[in-house]
Amino acid sequence: MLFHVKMTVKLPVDMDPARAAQLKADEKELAQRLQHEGKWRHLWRIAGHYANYSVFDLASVEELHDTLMQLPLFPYMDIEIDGLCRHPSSIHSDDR
Ligand SMILES: O=C(O)CC1=CCC(=O)O1
Repeated sequence: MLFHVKMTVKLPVDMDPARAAQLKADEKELAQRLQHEGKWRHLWRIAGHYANYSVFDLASVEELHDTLMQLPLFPYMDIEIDGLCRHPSSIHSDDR
């Protein structure tokens, strides 16, 4: 199942910079692992915002929920999710 996810990061302005840097490093490590596993298909910065558009390819809504909750930055994110399905006019035979 494909999910389009918008993540907007809102770190507290008074967060210790070292803590923020560690959270970002941990987030990057997990994000790159999930990309290597083919679960996090796309990760795009939204220009001008501390936010991203992502596409996840996961087995279920439950797996999406569990994956998002594992993210180190999860407590500091606003998350919006849309489920994706094939468009009848798409010329692509797979879902890439
Ligand atoms: O910077 C972001 O948009 C949040 C984020 C998601 C994966 C990552 O490494 O950072």
